[in-house]
Amino acid sequence: MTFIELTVLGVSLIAAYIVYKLTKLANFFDNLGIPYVKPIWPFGSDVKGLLMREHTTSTVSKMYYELEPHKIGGYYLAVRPTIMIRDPELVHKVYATDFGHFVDRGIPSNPKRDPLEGHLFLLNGAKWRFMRAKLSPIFTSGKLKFMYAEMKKCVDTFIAHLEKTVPFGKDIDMKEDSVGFTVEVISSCAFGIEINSIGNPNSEFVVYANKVFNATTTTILKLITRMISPWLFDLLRLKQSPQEIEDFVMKVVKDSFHHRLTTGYSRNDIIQLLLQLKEKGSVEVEEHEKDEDDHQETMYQMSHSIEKEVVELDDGLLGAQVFVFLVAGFETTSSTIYHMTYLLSQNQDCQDKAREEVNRLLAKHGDFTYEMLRELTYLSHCMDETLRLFPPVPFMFRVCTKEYTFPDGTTIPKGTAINIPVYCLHHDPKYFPEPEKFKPERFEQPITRGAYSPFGDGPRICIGKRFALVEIKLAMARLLHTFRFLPGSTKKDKIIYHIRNTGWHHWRPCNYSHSLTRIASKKWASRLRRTFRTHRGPFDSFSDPTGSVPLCHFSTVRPVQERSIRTGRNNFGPKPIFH
Ligand code: HEM
Repeated sequence: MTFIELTVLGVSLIAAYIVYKLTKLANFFDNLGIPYVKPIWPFGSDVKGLLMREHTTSTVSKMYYELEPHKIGGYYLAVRPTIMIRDPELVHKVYATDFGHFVDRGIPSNPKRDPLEGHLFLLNGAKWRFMRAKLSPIFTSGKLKFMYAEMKKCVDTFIAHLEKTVPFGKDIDMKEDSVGFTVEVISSCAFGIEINSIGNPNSEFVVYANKVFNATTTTILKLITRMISPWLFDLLRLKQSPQEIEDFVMKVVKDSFHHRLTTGYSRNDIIQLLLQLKEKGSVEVEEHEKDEDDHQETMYQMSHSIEKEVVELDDGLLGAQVFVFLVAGFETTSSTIYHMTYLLSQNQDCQDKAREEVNRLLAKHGDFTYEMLRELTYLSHCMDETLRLFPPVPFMFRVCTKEYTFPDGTTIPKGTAINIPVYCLHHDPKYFPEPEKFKPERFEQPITRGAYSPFGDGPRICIGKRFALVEIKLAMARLLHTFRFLPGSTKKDKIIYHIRNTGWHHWRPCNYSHSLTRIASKKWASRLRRTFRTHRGPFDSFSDPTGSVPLCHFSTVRPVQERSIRTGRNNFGPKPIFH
């Protein structure tokens, strides 16, 4: 055979292989008998979302309604067939009952090349089990009580900052201030260091933390390459995390370890627990610290049953865990505080009721104690309702790790991607009548299992759930006690969701021109503005298929000092409120 003939044969074989693969992919759902949303090759069914022409949550929500009334339906995420689970009962199976078939999230990661990707959220299989079992004791309610003292100090500073910087009646950006607060909490509880991020958006930690979520053109291009072709991404030896973020996180972790080891300094924080893990191979849990709820008990058992160390607990791996606590911990909690103040400003009767509860229990306990927080039932419902309307993680991914047969007999092969459309289920009138209304009372009744999961569920449920709930509740109780939230005074003050925010939250409200100037020079801002249009969150008419529910109106939140409460700090009885 001549060289030319060999080349032609080689090219033909590769072309035939590609055609075979594409045909197989194109017929994926037809072969399984699953209804699906038609794709545009190779961009998939959610082409607008992939190309950042629309908020991803909007695209997923549209597909959710397109697939009505099927319990499961398909779509293509770029070229990857993905199954959307639309039925709460099936969602619960995927999360919990049949977890053994859906252990991983299926998000590509390569900790060898990118050490920051070796964290819990991205780890798979045995490595995830090992790490989760080792880390679970970090957030027992016993350990949380110790961290509570640190949280309280941060809330004191937060309130003092607002009192000082918010002139009476002036609109403020609650998102920015909440970020400063939650970054301070997590760095204080994780690293044991005060970083003075409250009221200081230029603090080093805040700047780096924000960089993780504010995607640049390069990071978006890398993400798209990785989604369409993970092998090409690896072949090109690309890295998702910017080097400067990796250097920053690793330096902070190494310095913290070094400081503790050389000075013998000890503190009840996450770094100390990770050091314990590194030195002794496990985190000590006192009998009284164990919790009955969630899946913690299973995790304790798992942590004892795991004898073989499947991963080496080196600084890189531990640094990655600190990184995920920082990243997963600050954005989710700050956006919940922000959205909650927004919703309470729109629903003054709920705000009054929540404040009345806070003041009543404060009078009973004399201080904002850990025990007091547990009794704040109505405030908890307000928090649940906020997380229903604005889940920081609007959809969850899983991958089928073992062939699985649904109750209707449909069998999906190993490797199939799964999407749990949390946001859509939270807004589906079948499970939450009048879904766009803020009604905390709905949580007084049992909720359909599987229809509500802002923290996920099953063994992979958010590990920081308890930490987050305590932090948000404490902050909100203190804020309600001191301030009244009112809608922003100008119509221009709308929450704008930035299409370019990547990561798993997709929910970051930010001032568009602000973030544009951060990612590009002013000269380029208007050009970019034309290219990447702003989007006002996924609140289109699709979230209410009947079209009868009024759409949300956005405005920023204006906390106004309640002078009467301010003048009598130790007099906790209900007080008249002056606007
Ligand atoms: C309002 C606050 C928060 C929300 C709504 C939230 C939500 C979530 C969700 C939905 C998941 C995925 C669960 C699943 O796939 O089933 C998750 C995972 C995770 N979260 Fe959170 N989270 C919050 C706060 C936190 C905090 C404060 C931390 C750490 C201090 C944290 C650390 C993590 C980690 C490490 C994972 C991965 C767990 C694993 O795969 O084993 N989160 N979170």
